[in-house]
Amino acid sequence: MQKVENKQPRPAFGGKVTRTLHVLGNEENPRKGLLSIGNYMALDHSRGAAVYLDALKPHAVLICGKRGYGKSYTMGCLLEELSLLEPDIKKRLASFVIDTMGIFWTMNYPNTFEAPTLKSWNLAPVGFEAEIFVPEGMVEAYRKRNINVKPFSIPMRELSGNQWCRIFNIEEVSPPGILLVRAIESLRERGDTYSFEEILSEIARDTRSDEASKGAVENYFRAVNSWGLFSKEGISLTELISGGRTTILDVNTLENENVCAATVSILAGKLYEARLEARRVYEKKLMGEKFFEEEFPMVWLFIDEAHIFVPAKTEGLASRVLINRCLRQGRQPGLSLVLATQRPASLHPDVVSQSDLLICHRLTASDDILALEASRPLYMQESIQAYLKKMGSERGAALIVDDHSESVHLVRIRPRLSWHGGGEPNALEPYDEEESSENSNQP
Ligand SMILES: Nc1ncnc2c1ncn2[C@@H]1O[C@H](COP(=O)(O)OP(=O)(O)OP(=O)(O)O)[C@@H](O)[C@H]1O
Repeated sequence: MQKVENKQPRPAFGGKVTRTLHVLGNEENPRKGLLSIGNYMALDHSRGAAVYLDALKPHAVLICGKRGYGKSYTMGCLLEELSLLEPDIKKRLASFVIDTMGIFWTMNYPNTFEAPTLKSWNLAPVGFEAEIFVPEGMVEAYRKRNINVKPFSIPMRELSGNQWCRIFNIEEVSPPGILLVRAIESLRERGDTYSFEEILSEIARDTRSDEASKGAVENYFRAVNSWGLFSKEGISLTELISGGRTTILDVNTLENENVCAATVSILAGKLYEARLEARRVYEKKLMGEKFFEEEFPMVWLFIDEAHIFVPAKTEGLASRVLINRCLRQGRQPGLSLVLATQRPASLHPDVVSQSDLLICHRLTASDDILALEASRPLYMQESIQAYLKKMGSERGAALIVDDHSESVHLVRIRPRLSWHGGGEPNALEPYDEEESSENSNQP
């Protein structure tokens, strides 16, 4: 961890002001591109110096913790901090959230709910500009709830016959599977985009399948159409992501986990390709070549409920791209990945071992602690369990393991500036009509 003299005054959030700047994730950070995540937590739980994460370099971050102890809250803090970066750095970065719980749209609103807590940290509520995308078929439902959203869709041709089979949970070698693969591959071979209706006609035209298989596959595709996620053309990556923007793709209405995983796989694959190309352009620019098109930004991809996408025991539809591309090779093209899970034991072990920053909130299940323990780096002097015991049961407290500086830190994550949408509802919470009408611009 970098410890240099702190000449610039940095916020200490009401904690200790020290002469050193504590930056996790980059030994050589030149005091730029810093994410203010909170304060050190002393053993007596008093507030220590401010702690920062580096945002100049790409990172693989794993956030874990049992239900309700701050995973999505911490993700929200990181998103806020990326939005607050210096303009010259911010314009080269983009944040992209795959929101499986539908909780990040509230980022647009200030956190007036926790204003007193924020005040005790010398902070004030702030709403951020985040663009929310939802599957095309759900736009109206969101707009009726006064949530401003944009339509998102994936071109039908992005999915192979094999991927469709996995989404529908049918064997590729079963009669409907054989028909489906044949129809999709023949459409894809023609090289053009195709619509839902064109898939149905291709199935009807098939001369080698029986009527029962045709009926079954047709039914599967009619169900797909009702999700409103796929279309002929789809949305381009540059419509979703550009430098300086925060984009939230709310997929919580998709009940089928395989379709969520297929979406993640397609998007993460495209991000990786786009960043590889951007990296080539960057190298050529360094060599003196001139390029006039806008550079595709370095992306921070956030995914909650990561065990759905990179499960421990099976290979999910998104496993390969997330592990092989984003985690193992993402650093070179400049792709950061932030994964969160309540169940480290259900997560592919490579996620733990390949993450360069582990942010661990309270965990109590022994198999989860053991899963982290199995990849515990040698430089950790005590067991994960011992550190977690010191950390206690405070919400928002976290053990951070930084692989760059090979060090371990107990940190209290700062409160959210924007409204947190993931808190537990409280049956006892009073509903004050007067206050509610005063705050009518809040979610
Ligand atoms: N850093 C923090 N500062 C203050 N309060 C916090 C902090 N982190 C979490 N909390 C409190 O804990 C609650 C639960 O946090 P959060 O919604 O992030 O849980 P979670 O771990 O994502 O849970 P789940 O697994 O159910 O999604 C928040 O609503 C907030 O009240």
